[in-house]
Amino acid sequence: MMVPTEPRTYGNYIDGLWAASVSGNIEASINPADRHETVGYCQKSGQEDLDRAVAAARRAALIWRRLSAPARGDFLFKAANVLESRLDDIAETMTREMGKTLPEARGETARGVAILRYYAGEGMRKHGDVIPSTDPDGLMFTTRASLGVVGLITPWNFPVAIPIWKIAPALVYGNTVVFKPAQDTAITAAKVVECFAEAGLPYGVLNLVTGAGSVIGQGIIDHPGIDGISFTGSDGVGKKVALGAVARGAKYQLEMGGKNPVIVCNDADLDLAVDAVISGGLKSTGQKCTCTSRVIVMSGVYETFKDKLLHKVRQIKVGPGMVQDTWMGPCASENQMQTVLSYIDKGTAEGATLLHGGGRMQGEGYEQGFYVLPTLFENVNPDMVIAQEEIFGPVLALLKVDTLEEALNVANGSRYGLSASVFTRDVGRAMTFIREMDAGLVRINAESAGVELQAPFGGMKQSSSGSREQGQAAIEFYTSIKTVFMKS
Ligand SMILES: NC(=O)C1=CN([C@@H]2O[C@H](COP(=O)(O)OP(=O)(O)OC[C@H]3O[C@@H](n4cnc5c(N)ncnc54)[C@H](OP(=O)(O)O)[C@@H]3O)[C@@H](O)[C@H]2O)C=CC1
Ligand SMILES: O=C(O)CCC(=O)C(=O)O
Repeated sequence: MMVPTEPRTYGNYIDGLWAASVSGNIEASINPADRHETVGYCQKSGQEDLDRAVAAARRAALIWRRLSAPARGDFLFKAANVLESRLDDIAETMTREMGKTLPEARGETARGVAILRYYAGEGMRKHGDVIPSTDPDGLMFTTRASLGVVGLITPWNFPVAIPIWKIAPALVYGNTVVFKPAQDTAITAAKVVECFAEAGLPYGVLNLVTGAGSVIGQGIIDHPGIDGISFTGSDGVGKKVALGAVARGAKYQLEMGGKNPVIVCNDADLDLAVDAVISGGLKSTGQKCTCTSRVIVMSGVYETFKDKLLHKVRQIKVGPGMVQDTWMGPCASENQMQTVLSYIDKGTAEGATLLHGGGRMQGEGYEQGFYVLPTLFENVNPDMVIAQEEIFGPVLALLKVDTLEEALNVANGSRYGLSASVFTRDVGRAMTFIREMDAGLVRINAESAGVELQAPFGGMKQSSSGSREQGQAAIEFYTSIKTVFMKS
């Protein structure tokens, strides 16, 4: 049952105040499960709003960075407690605004709480080393300096976890923040920011500006008052962030796409592999950068694996994320649905064989939402568009190979290198996979999707810009090392 709520208008959060944009323009955020439901209204801000946010963040940076790291961490602990107390409301908002099922949205919100607590604790951990000096009277050590003001540009697929895994380390390491969420999930983002406001974060330390990516996102890229930019989203926009940041000497961090392979060896536990492919490929409607999209299966088990997979795919229940027995929700937006459908058309046009799905869900209620059937292709050639480009939808491509070497060649034949899995009972094969697979996350007998918040996260090749997010690795982006030498 949908929970009816009165659509509310959310302001920007600038210098500790919720306010309308200067233009007064607002935009509706709609429910992808039912395009006629408005979840709320958010600001369609302009450059002047961004300038105000940057100015507030710059003023606040002078005070914030002088607080002790444990004191900054205390604010994150408080924000975690507020988020936890609002978990149900925020998760429901996420489901209604972005489409993922309520259990997934609850899980993601709980992960947000855990990330906040992890980085709150980070305020108490060491941030430097003592290094022996050649001068017997000298003391040499490293400390960390914050960047100043960071701009965070986030996507719609993890509207709580991704903003928090950027905001929390940015703050605890002494930066202030200008946060621009995807407009498609701006209401969820505003509710997350409310938790920080309620936690008593000093004015200007965290600022939210909603609006079009081409205006506010681009404005962050170009803004001389922003010292670093962390971005998650598409390839194309990521490259704009990199070019713009380099042009004005700002630090940047990119987390972009994936075309994540799962290799199923002849000795694999096939039931385990099938469950992992279903969960890793189709949960969140395939809208995770770590989602499985290429399933590379050895010929000895190909037919058995395919039959088992098809059997499970046929059982998937698609529907509104708020309905209890729904396993897979709609695509997050009409645009995203059209992108997915166009890739399905390309797959068919290029000669892949459609085994299941291949279009929109039909039937009463479904036409109001952006539902695509879970889709399975076989006879996929590694060069086909559906085997090369990130689809970001519930589409799996089966590729048949004869050897592990061939499987690794196919798996590595992509410009992406985010996440990859192998299913085998053989330690030697697992070791070969760990060594030869070009991906930032490699998994043995586990699904390709999902990351643990305390571990470094990021990809190789064109998936990321090289630095890592999450865990203690986050300190590398959000700070600079200062090497200190002192003598009396
Ligand atoms: N790695 C990942 O996790 C993600 C990958 N993607 C991939 O990207 C594809 C397209 O998704 P889409 O939402 O369009 O991704 P985008 O890259 O357009 O969106 C990501 C963020 O960037 C903002 N943005 C858009 N244009 C600019 C710009 N010119 N300058 C700065 N920021 C900008 C967006 O704002 P706004 O949307 O408000 O305009 C959003 O906040 C997906 O199909 C998928 O393949 C998408 C999301 C996440
Ligand atoms: O798999 C996850 O949990 C994180 C994925 C992610 O970062 C993304 O899709 O952008």
